[in-house]
Amino acid sequence: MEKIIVRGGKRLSGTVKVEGAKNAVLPVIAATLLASDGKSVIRDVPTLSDVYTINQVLRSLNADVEFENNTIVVDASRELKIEAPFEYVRKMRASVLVMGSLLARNGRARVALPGGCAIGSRPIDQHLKGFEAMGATVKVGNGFIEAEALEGLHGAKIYLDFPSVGATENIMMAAVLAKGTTVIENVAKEPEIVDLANFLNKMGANVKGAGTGTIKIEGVEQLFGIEHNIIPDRIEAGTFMVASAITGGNVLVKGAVPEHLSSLIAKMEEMGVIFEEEQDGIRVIGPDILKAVDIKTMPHPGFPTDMQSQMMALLLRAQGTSMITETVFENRFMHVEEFRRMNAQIKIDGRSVIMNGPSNLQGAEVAATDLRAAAALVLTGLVAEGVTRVTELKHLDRGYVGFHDKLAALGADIERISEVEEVELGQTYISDMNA
Ligand SMILES: CC(=O)N[C@H]1[C@@H](OP(=O)(O)OP(=O)(O)OC[C@H]2O[C@@H](n3ccc(=O)[nH]c3=O)[C@H](O)[C@@H]2O)O[C@H](CO)[C@@H](O)[C@@H]1O
Ligand SMILES: C=C(OP(=O)(O)O)C(=O)O
Repeated sequence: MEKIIVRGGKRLSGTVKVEGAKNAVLPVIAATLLASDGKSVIRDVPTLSDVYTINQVLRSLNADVEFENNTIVVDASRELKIEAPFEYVRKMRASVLVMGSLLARNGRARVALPGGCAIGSRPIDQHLKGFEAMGATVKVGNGFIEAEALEGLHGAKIYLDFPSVGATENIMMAAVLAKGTTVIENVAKEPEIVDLANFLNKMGANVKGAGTGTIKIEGVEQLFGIEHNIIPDRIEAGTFMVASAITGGNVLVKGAVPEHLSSLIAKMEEMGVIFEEEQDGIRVIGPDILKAVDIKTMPHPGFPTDMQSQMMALLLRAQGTSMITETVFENRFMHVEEFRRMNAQIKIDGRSVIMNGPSNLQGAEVAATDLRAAAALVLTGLVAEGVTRVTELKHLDRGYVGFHDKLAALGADIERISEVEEVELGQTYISDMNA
């Protein structure tokens, strides 16, 4: 088991470069299954464990996938299998996104039912409702979801009960090869939806309205492999913005797109953080004193739930009473207990968390409960007194490339070690003390 060890107290400075977005690349990789002719070339792909997992899903479906130098090449021109096995789907919920493409290509799909996870139960009823409206028969049993449309899918009018990111993407991918027109209302408006629509349109699809509340898709006969660059990761960018702000630092977050980050920047400005737009990114300057604010997570363009735990870390340092209300996931406060181990003054009241700050944060051994919680605990360690050890790094590796290396390059006192190395370090320390 590996751990990140961070000693608090350093102000960060310098430049950090943002990777391609995890939440954009995963649906785009799923969409490459739609190309029955030619190869898809995807650039700026981050080397994340989720990317390796979805590549395995594609290989298990009979696609050829190569991944080198942040570039993925997919050849899905052979006949595809229909079943995405549990061994991969259990590792990441986003693998359910192959369902729409498989249904569109094969008229059949069998995907293992993704389980619940640390941030909530995460049902996929809206995805399935969309497939059914397009003429598929959907059955759930024996741990699998099976969808069948042997006559092919047809266009439909679909209203989502909630602007689900995954349902919007899955239904878009099913609709691009369906007969006729599909109109999806109350869709998600995230930048990753726009990136997927751009990718599909380059492949030959006809998708209009991505980024607004309604998406209209005219089905086409066939789609082709094309080249595409993935958009920068706004959540990784936001995480480094918080890293700079929490340490009173001065960091240029290279590649960050201001329009993708408006709600976060607005809240951080309210707290007293200074932002300067530069040609190739956003400079973030942390003030000596942070002000308390209230935050409510919402679908885009509202405040992103994927920045909730990192902002909680920042608000623990703010003067006064702050409140965060989580409206997107019903159980995304698992990290609160870990923050308490670090002496955070924080309490949960239903779907809200209330903080009386600033907390006098102290280093402790803490366990990541999900991927953003992992980052948030490391951020807290940057300003805690003494040493913080963060475990369960498998969560971190789903969403951040070289997180500790990037922070170290900005001046943080941080390292990532295996448990064996920690025992050795302890022994060296004891023998040094005895010398
Ligand atoms: C790979 C990826 O892009 N992941 C992101 C995506 O997840 P994901 O696509 O899973 O998130 P959704 O937008 O679908 O989920 C939002 C809410 O809707 C509920 N829901 C969703 C679908 C459904 O059929 N029924 C239903 O009830 C979920 O349980 C959750 O409470 O968007 C989330 C919300 O911005 C982000 O936190 C994740 O990082
Ligand atoms: C919750 C997240 O991702 P996923 O939907 O892949 O679990 C996230 O990126 O914070």
